[in-house]
Amino acid sequence: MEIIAGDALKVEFPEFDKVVSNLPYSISSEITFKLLRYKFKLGILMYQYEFAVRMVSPPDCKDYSRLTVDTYYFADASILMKVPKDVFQPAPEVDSAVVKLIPRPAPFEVRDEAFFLEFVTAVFGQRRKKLRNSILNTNHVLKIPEIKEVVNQLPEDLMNKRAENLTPEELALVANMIFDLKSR
Ligand SMILES: C[S@+](CC[C@H](N)C(=O)[O-])C[C@H]1O[C@@H](n2cnc3c(N)ncnc32)[C@H](O)[C@@H]1O
Repeated sequence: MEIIAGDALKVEFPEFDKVVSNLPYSISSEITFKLLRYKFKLGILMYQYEFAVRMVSPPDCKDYSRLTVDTYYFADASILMKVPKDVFQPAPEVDSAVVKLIPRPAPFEVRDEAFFLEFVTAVFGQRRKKLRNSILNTNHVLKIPEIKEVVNQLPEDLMNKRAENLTPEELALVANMIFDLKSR
């Protein structure tokens, strides 16, 4: 067995097909998305409870977020069990949850992965705004030329919804349309 000592955010991981960890919660997000860049079959990972809930939330809920969409893009995630703080001695401040992660290709097409992930970050930064406005307001990040004309060509019904009300599939559809329009 190979033992790797070092900062998990900095070291290169060897090939693995399963990962089991009680993660340091302060770096849950960074470490999860680093892991998801590797090809593995199964992850059993413990997170802070609220973080785990955001990973698996359905649309139209307050917990539906950039984290939900990014997780769903890379993997099937489910909460196996809640781990209340009082099962630990001494009790920590927060509840935990054990999450099962099964990486798989996204169940929808994404024209450009980097653009899709940037788009999701941008529009969830303004999750309470209609998509039309969140796209216009975050164009300093997305840098889409002729943004007003681009937005006018996107589906009206989706532009009038908020990011938090769009499924990952609908977000991918809009990101793909923008990517195609800006690549013309
Ligand atoms: C088991 S504890 C987690 C406990 C609980 N989930 C929490 O976050 O408070 C996590 C372990 O990861 C280690 N750790 C923290 N940051 C790390 C990093 N960047 N790379 C590798 N190990 C790390 C800590 O030293 C600790 O032993």
